Amino acid sequence: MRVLGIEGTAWAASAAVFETDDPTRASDDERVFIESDAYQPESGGIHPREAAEHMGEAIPEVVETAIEHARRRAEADGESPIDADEGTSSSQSPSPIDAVAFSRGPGLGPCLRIVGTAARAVAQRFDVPLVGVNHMVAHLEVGRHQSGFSSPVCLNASGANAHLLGYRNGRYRVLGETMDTGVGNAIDKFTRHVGWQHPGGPKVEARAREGDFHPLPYVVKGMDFSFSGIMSAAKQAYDDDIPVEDVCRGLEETIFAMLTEVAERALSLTGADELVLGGGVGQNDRLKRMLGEMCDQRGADFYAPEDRFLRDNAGMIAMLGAKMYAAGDALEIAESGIDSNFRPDEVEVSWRGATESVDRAVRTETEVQGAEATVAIEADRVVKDRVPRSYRHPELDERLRVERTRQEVRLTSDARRHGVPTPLVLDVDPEAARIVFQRVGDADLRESLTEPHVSDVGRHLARIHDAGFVHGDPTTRNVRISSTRDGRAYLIDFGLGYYSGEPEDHAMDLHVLAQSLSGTADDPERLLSAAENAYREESDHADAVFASLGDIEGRGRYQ
Ligand SMILES: C[C@@H](O)[C@H](NC(=O)OP(=O)(O)OC[C@H]1O[C@@H](n2cnc3c(N)ncnc32)[C@H](O)[C@@H]1O)C(=O)O
Ligand SMILES: Nc1ncnc2c1ncn2[C@@H]1O[C@H](COP(=O)(O)OP(=O)(O)OP(=O)(O)O)[C@@H](O)[C@H]1O
Ligand SMILES: [Fe+2]
Repeated sequence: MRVLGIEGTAWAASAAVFETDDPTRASDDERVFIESDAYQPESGGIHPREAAEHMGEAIPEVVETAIEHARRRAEADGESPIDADEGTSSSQSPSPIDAVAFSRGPGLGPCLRIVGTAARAVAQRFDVPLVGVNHMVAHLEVGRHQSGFSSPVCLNASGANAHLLGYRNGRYRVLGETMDTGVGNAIDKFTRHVGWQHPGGPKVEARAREGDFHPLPYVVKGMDFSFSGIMSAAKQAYDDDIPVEDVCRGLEETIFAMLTEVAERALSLTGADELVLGGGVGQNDRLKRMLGEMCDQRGADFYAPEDRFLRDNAGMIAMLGAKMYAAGDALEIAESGIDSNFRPDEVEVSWRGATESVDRAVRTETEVQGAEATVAIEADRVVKDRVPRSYRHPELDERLRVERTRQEVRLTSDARRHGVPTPLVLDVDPEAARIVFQRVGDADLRESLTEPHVSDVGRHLARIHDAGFVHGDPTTRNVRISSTRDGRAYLIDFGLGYYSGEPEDHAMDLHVLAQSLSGTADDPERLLSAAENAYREESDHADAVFASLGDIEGRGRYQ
């Protein structure tokens, strides 16, 4: 099978030809040809109009080059040649390609429309099926394909996006994502401030090598993360004459430690032991090393594709297009409109089995390896050690481990004082980042997902919010369920919690819970509404919180 791919969501006008006997698995015989023409802004960032002008000129050229390649390959394979001039297909002259795949979104509308028009024209010219590919799913599928991993957690670190994804129940679920800009765009904004030419990522990487770590704010909420505070602090540091190399080093160490931490959280939550990387920021060597080291430390496998498959390229579009085409997932021309806000979790995945899942059964053990800590389970107590993470800069690592240990002790006790079941704190050593807790419950919530239990969680969250603080990471692993005592639900792991009376912060807790349910439950919607109803009943300010939750869930759209 030979599939033509076309990419042009923002800066890369690219066309590719992917050839394989079996698109469902990687093989030594498959071949990918990629022809790209990058748009380079003269100053500032990507201008949508200029980008579209570039696409208008470059897309027809790269597409023709790819078709020419496909034609030569068809001839070499002994297929009878097609009419070389107009490509008018007939039963005597088979098409050099079997299908055309194109980036349908997300991306800049004017650019996407040019790609869509080109793809429709080629599909009609050769009378072959048209396949509409989600660009973000293509970023993650290329790594999954090449690694041969069965059901990995996927980290997409690209310009306009930053997502953690895992496949479950026929879709890629968003386990975590940026609360504001994409990771590459955040870096590019800093470099624009400094006056460097777009794209900024490679320049930050080069300068960071010569710098010393400059501390910047670190913001992780459950498996979500935010870059806005870091970027303002980085710009301010530059304006305050901190050497730019040091700010670049601080940026890399902070932003990539956040991405690595949330990736580890996703591995821990799902029980998966495979991670793949996708997206243009994935070309950064420091990010790859951090992720590799984190996976090594916890015995997971890590795969990052070569750079030409990480940055925007049509190869990944053709490769996923081939899987979709083989699954019969093609578009009618009349329904082939572009979608500039196309989210990865909107895609109904046709090319993977319905029962495959990122989620693995987690065995009960005497020692649990969480995302942050190692927890030794004893008869009636547990010992939680926040062991150093070698992937993090030592100064950042020390700061996070000590702060979170102190905060966890404080909030675990506060919650209990407000009538929320939590384990008793038996001993603490903040410098060693060690806490000894009473052992509670018989199973994590994820192994005991029922409406009454998640309703308890909803009620508990409402209570602590009314008391003026948040949990910070209320996932289905951070609730322990007791099989005695009326199936009591205990909240544990308050290390990411903080004091706040803001509805927006309270809504984040509900959002984290929702994301973790969609990553671990078969019927997340039913369970989530049970939790939300219980929250509404218990809370003093539910309306404000749900209004904020609506805003949070509407964000993450491509801008
Ligand atoms: C929707 C689509 O248009 C968009 N694509 C995109 O943003 O291009 P991509 O090739 O995946 O990523 C480009 C980003 O990747 C960053 N980048 C490139 N090389 C880098 C490096 N060595 N270190 C850090 N960032 C790097 C650039 O600064 C830029 O922000 C997306 O996938 O979000
Ligand atoms: N007090 C406790 N009683 C019983 N089991 C516990 C207790 N504390 C922790 N555990 C078990 O250890 C696991 C990891 O604990 P915890 O969530 O505190 O660590 P973590 O490293 O922060 O994990 P993660 O970041 O993945 O949530 C829990 O999911 C639970 O199964
Ligand atoms: Fe991209």
